[in-house]
Amino acid sequence: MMENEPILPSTVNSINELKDVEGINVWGQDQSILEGQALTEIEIFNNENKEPGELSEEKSQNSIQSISGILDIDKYIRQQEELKKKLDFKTSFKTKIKDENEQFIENRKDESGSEYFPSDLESDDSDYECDRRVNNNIRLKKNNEKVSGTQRINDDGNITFYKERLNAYYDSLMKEDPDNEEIEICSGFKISSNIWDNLYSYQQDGVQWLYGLHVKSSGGLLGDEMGLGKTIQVIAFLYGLRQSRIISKFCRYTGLGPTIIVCPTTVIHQWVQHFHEWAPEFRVAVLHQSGSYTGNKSALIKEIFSDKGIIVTSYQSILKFKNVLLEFDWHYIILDEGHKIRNPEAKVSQAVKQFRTPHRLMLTGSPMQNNLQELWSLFDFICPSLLGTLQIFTEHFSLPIMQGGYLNATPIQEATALLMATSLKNLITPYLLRRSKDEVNKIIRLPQKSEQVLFCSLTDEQYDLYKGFLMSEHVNQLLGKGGRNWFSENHTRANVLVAITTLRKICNHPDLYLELTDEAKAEDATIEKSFGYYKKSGKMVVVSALLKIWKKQKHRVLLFTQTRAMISVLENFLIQEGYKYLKMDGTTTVRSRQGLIKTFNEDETYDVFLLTTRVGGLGVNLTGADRVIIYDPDWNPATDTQARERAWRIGQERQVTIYRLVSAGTIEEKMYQRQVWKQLLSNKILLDPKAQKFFKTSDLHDLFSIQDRESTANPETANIFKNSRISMQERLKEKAAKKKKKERK
Ligand SMILES: Nc1ncnc2c1ncn2[C@@H]1O[C@H](COP(=O)(O)OP(=O)(O)OP(=O)(O)O)[C@@H](O)[C@H]1O
Repeated sequence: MMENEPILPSTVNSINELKDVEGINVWGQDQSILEGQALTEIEIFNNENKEPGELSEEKSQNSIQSISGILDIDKYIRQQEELKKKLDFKTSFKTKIKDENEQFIENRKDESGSEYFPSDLESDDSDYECDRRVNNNIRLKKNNEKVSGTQRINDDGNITFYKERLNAYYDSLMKEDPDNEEIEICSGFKISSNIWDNLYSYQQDGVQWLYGLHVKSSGGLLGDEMGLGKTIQVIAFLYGLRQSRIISKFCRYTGLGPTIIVCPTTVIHQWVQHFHEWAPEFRVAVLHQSGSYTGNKSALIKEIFSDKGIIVTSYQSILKFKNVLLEFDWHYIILDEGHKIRNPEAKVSQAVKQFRTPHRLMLTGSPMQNNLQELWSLFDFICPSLLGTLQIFTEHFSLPIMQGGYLNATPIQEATALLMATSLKNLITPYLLRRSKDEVNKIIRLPQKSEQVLFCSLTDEQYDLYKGFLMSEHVNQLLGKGGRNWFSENHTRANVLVAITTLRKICNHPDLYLELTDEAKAEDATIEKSFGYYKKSGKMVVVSALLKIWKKQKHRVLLFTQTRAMISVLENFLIQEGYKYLKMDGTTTVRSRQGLIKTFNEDETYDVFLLTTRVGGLGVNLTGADRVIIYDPDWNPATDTQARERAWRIGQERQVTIYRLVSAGTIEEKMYQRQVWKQLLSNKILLDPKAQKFFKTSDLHDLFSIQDRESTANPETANIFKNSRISMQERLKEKAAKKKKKERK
């Protein structure tokens, strides 16, 4: 831990300060407390809208997807209907909604049909963004802080480079470490002391577990929490296999045969770097346009295969080179961030399942993200047929588990759910190794982490736009067409998603929604009128105050947002305010990404790293930062969790603070609640089948009262809550009073 580490409360003070200065209300609360709050809100909704028994009947007719996904959207539609009745003014906004819808439908027609499941298009190379007007319109100054020293990492695609690197390594070995020796870990499995002694004890256990799977010729999922060194464990294990020269049961290889590693594009070069550091003898070639090998890729595949080398490639490249790759019998195929194949329908999921390999491994810190079908897809790769066909799995496991999780489940449904969750857990346990940071913290000694959700009020302009959009003809029509079947009708579903995207844009910054006026476009527009001016957005005002304080305190920040449009707005702001920053989004070339990460981690003069959640949030190590802002929530809780874990991982020495920004009372709050719901489902299978019901009954006042903060890490949070105009407790009282009034009538 660094000396004189500034204490957390000062950070939170900045929010109070912000309220005085900027007139924006914001209140924050611990993530864990808010999880309870969000659950209660869902519970209220559930109780208000469903008669006992109604839900389960409905569920038996629906697919898992609709059960897990539809509730809040239905609620949303009903709320808009009510709101529409109450308000009698009509505002017409000149929106290009129709065009946008068509564009949106066009962009999404190849998608998985679910907001949760990744399709082959939803990659880490393209951001979640359908409106690119902003990039053309924004008057963005050039980032004059051009990054120098973003070194490119060479891989071993080029044989001459590999030989030179190997010779240099052997020379250094002789000079630096003559004592390096082979240790026998368990019957026949050997590994050099150089590697073994540098692993943490739980990592050594992990390597032994991987070897156990190898002996049984079975696949497995290494599901350790993010940042605990899954990459390192796999490299150590592969190196051990190579050194042990054991003859494989079901194939002709001795030691380790040719191997494929598939990972998100952003971490391709991180894998190469880790191999070079931990097991330099492997020949590791990148099969991707960012790789060193410039010749014919089929020739490269052939060469690496004969050399028993390792190919590191991306999920897209697997699709691109599938036919050539499938010509060979690989020894191992390893999927990093394997949750990318959670959609069983996606081409990439089907492609990786076609490899004829005796050994398959998967690494992911978020094995289950949204529903049980995803877990099935992952296990269908690592242990085909373990969980039966998808249909059998759905009938025997998913539906009973989901049904038993609702508040109004019957005792029989509850008992069945527990039974099925327990047997599912028992079935998968031998093939799943998952350690949490809490469990191993005694060994790795990570510094403290604090995670807060900051509920920010909208500015008046945002509020009017938001309300106006809800009253617009577009929403009006949507509600007319809406109702229970909206999800099954492609066009209506797309319209609902466009409407939600619009609301999210307004929450992020009103200018993302509004057409640019001529005045704002003009070169000499005043700063207040200019596109993306920070004071027009409640959340940006909060960002501005936080960055000011953190700059003084010498904290360094990862700033994540979902879209490139918002990246542009934030970038403009950083330039105007004179922050030194780096940026990474889907347009950043893959070969420069690792260099940018290295530069940020090593060069403390950079204040902020601006990233899109999907590109910069997966797999990378960004321990140079100790503050994280997640500017807007994703539908999928795992996407935000992945982002948040970039800084709080092995190698971090400072206390880490994470802020998730949520626009209070808006669609973002509903998204956040749904995240919590999904997280509980995941815990139920991965941790404890007896875990509480998804919708927990609790005393509202307990959940929403101000905590005694003295004993907790962040006493200032209570003050923010107390001073806020938006008090959850008040809102609930109001709600209860309204309900009583209605009943009296
Ligand atoms: N035994 C070790 N000694 C030193 N550094 C380590 C060790 N194990 C892991 N690390 C470092 O910890 C960081 C995280 O490791 P790694 O990227 O393998 O984690 P991960 O579990 O794969 O994370 P994610 O799920 O986010 O991809 C890396 O910088 C890695 O070099």
